[in-house]
Amino acid sequence: MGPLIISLDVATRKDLFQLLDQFDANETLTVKIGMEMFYGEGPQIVRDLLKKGHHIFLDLKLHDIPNTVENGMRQIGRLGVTYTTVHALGGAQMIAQAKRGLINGAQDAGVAPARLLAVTELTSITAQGLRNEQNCRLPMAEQVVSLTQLAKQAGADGVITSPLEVPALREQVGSDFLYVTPGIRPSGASKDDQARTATPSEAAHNGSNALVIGRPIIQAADPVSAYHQYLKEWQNAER
Ligand SMILES: O=C(O)c1cc(=O)[nH]c(=O)n1[C@@H]1O[C@H](COP(=O)(O)O)[C@@H](O)[C@H]1O
Repeated sequence: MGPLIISLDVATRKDLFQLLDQFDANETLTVKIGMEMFYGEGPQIVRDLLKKGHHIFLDLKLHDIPNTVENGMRQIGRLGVTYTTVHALGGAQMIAQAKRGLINGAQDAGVAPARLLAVTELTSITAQGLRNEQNCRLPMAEQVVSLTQLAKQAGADGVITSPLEVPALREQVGSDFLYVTPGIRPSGASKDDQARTATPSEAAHNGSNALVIGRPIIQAADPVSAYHQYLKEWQNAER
């Protein structure tokens, strides 16, 4: 069973440590740093969190021409994070070069290479949006399977997708690939801007390898107890 990744979607270093300092200092966490924090604070925040012993998912969702992505990934690879992201829609060549950049960056710095996760269809995209805005003629699950096959063949280590598609992915793409799932909401909670959601136990049951949870933890009255509640549900779910 993989980690429950806390998405630290806050604006400043001060907000981030105000949140993290509520956790027991001995508790090793896997935390996601996204564009809001990275654009505001830069790579130093990643280095500081690594020094504290946390595992980092640096989620910058690169999507550009292959050469630009490879060079960006070389910089990310030097940081020593555990996971990072590209958009699968950037294509096979872009994904392959992203992977090469990560490996070369890790070699430059003498650290382990990050696992490359390709975002399939964002969990905020509805079936209607896929059809009417992206003009995609495939149903959601087939489109996600197709992008996942592309990502796997191009050398990614896994995908980011909704937990709803994981059963089809395990069946059609295989279980030797990471399925990391955001869009997690406790039953009855607000979906916010998410569309394709599931509870932690549904995600576990569907075969997710790791969960990404942001607002239900960081906006809770007691983020530490919310985290432990979801962690317990994730760990104890029937698989
Ligand atoms: O790549 C991601 O992590 C991601 C992909 C996706 O399809 N959907 C998605 O929600 N995410 C991220 O997962 C986190 C979910 O946050 P909450 O909706 O607050 O739990 C956010 O930081 C998103 O950027």
